[in-house]
Amino acid sequence: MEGTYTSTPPRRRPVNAGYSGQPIPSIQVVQPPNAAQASASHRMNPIDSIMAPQRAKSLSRAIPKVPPHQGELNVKRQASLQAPAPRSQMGPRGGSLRVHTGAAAESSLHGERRRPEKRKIIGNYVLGKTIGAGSMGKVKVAHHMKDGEQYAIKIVPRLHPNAPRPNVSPQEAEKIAITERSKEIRTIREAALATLLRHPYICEARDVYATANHYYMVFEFVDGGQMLDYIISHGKLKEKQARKFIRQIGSALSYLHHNSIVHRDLKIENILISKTGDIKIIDFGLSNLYSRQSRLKTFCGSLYFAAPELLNAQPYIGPEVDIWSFGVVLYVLVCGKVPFDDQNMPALHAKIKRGAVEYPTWISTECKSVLSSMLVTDPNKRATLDEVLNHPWMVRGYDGPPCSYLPERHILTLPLDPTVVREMSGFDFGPADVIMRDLTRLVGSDAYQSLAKYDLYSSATSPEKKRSFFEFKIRHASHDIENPTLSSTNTTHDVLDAYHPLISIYYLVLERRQHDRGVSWQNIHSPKNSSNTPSSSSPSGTGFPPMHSLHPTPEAKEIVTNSDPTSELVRATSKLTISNPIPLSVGQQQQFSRETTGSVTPPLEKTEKKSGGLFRRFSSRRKKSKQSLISVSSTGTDGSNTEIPSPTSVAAQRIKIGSASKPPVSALNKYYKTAAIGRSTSVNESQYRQAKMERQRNETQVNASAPVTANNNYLSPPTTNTRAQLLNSRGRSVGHMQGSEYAEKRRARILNETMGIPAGATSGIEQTKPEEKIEPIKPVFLKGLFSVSTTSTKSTEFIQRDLIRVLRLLNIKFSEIKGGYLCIYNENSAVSSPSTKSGQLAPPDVTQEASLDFIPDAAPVDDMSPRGSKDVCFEVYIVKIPILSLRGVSFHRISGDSWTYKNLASLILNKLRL
Ligand SMILES: Nc1ncnc2c1ncn2[C@@H]1O[C@H](COP(=O)(O)OP(=O)(O)OP(=O)(O)O)[C@@H](O)[C@H]1O
Repeated sequence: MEGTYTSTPPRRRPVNAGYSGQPIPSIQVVQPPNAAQASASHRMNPIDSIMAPQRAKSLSRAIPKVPPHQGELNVKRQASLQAPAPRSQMGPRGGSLRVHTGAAAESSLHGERRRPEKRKIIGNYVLGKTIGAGSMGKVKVAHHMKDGEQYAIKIVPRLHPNAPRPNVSPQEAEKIAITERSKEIRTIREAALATLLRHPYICEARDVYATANHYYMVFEFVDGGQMLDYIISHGKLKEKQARKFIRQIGSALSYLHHNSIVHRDLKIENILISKTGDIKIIDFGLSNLYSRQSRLKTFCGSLYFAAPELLNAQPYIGPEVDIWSFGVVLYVLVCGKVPFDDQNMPALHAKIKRGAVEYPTWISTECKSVLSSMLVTDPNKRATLDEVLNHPWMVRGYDGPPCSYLPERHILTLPLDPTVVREMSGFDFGPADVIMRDLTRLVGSDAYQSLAKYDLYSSATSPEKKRSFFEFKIRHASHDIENPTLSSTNTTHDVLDAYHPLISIYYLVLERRQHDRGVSWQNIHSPKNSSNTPSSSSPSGTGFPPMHSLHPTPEAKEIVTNSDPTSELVRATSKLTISNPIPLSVGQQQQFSRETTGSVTPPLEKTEKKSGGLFRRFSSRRKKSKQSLISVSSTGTDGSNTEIPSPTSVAAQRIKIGSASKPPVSALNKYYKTAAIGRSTSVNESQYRQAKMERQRNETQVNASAPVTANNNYLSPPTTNTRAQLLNSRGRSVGHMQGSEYAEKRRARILNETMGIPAGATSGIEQTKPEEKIEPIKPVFLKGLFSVSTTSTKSTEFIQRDLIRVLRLLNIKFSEIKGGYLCIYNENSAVSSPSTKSGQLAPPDVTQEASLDFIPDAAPVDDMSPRGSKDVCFEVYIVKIPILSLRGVSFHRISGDSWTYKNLASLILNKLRL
């Protein structure tokens, strides 16, 4: 295949056979345009500083000299390559395990020879538009050239910590090198983790490419939108709906924590929703391995979701900070706002540290109870994950706590498998021989062996009891800071669960290898009291995904003892293996369906591809009166109420989508625009000083103009009088919810002031010139319920004209894209967006940060916003609702401050005349 060069001939795999019969997943090396570049790339390879020198050597040797510029592929010429092949002719979707290094694909993305007719290729993927951007880099949509499947590729610039820096002092150069090294380690760890984790609610990586200047992480594409967009559009969720999401998040956290992994950046922005309405956790860029023998000291994450001990600069074990963030996420879902908020950043810090939470009256007692067990400032008194997952609120309507989808594991015995050990790269454990030595010592230790004996003797004890024991021990563990040494083995908990990071990663690699080899899925851990099924259904014991048995079957044993010479390459980067989706049995599909939909659905529904699948799924399974639709979206406690009811009529549907619940609106303070709600970014001291000055300026402005209400306002859709009238005109009374007309006007004024809209513009509806020619847009079909903010029976052209009018009114620069507009708003200069040569808008470049850590207290975190660009880049689509002759608009944030984005989306909605 043009554009990709392999060191080994491509191997075909039988359909659905996984990697059966292959000693190790094939490793492709995307070769550089020339050898000089290759060697340069490897000289500067930061992994070299982490990996053993001989690995780097072997990697360099593996890259032969190839003609320049062959990494580029003219997609027009190769159109046939992109055409999806019939499934029957394709290999399994999972693809091979590849470590792609070199600069061939790099040159196509970043080379000087950019031509508009060329699409960018990286490995087997044709890169498309940017769908997201964060502090680490950009995320682009991509299509696999063989099967046409969509993926999301995260592109992270590669740093060169060891590069000479002649223009700075040696001390400064050393500081930069340390920072860059730590960022590189994080990126590599993220890639390594993403390729190892297999969980239905964690976004899975398929490939990782490393070139001279970038890492490319290929993820499954999650196409149902961001949870943030959903909350923006719909406000708070009914508790039952929130429970479904929360159980899924809890399930993923349980899986992570039992694998010695802490996410550390759990926030609403890092939760995506699939087309089937299930969540997928993304962004393991701040994740780390934890051990109870040591304490983590990196203070990272998003301020709104950060645990108080982080702000107090207290070292922590790990899981407890995720539980706090988990509590904040739950609060946001059921309340539509963050629990701790303040226009003044030190005051916000103080609020988080104090932990005083106000619970709205609509929260059920049980929900309040679980929240108040999570949002406890003392990490020792905070509920453990096990306690949270077993809380009555969590299990209401289900047979038990959510399943962690942990495979059944068996105690490790010596000798260990060297091929597995060789693949344990990317975690800063050291070279393979060191890992082997440490792991052997650990497994052979008296502590492990005696616990293993205990484990064997108590094998009759349910795994849940063991896990509870483990949770108990974590909770009551000493909080002394110890140096993590292998000799200080853990003697207090289950050897199978998070006993030690080395052991956890060994298990994960082993499971991945077995999975990739098509070892049959068996012995799924499905604890008796652990359930993902609503109680109405009969538990069938196993659930999705089918997880590998770690009980080594003869064939698995044979595989793992086969040493693969190419695994040298695996060690040289963080790449591990990629899994293939295993077809579900009918029973498994039903089981999974029960978990995700709350009802038993036909087995095929899960795999059926359909536009508006989620919409239809929700709409077809419930019948609600118009009356109940209205009350459901406006109140929302718990119980058996349906939160996303089915439309019994067009009008009902309009109410449901267009006027979703509107939690109280509070002041929108310009100050917050610099305080991103959830970006996991950091400050250094100079940034802190800059932020402080900015804050003082903003505070002066705010005090002079905008009245501030006491309410939190993180995600509450703001409301104007116009919007209230609109909703009323749709047969729904919202006045009692939204407050008086005066309050509405005041909110609108504050909103406009916040966004810098001239006073006169609030009510003056600028007429779109009907004679103005516009290029008609073809609306796209709604892909899910989540992004639709409002709907209308008006024509597409009317909506389009109105949208253009509003975008102009708000000084938002826009450019037409398929089905809508790419928009860029600059909060400082109204609009100063970057543009390409063709004059089309392009998403802003992401400015890289100096450090991901924030410095608590010494330099208070009062700017966690993305550094650099103040642009907010987003898309707004005109969508068609399947079946119903309704149209609507939906939003998708690409980059920039979430808070500003949220305000913009709300403002656009307010001003549209739908
Ligand atoms: N698998 C995916 N499918 C669809 N969209 C995705 C996927 N992964 C990421 N995105 C989009 O890209 C955005 C940025 O991704 P991500 O959070 O991983 O980047 P980041 O640089 O780590 O961001 P942050 O600054 O929050 O740390 C997400 O908010 C999401 O909109």
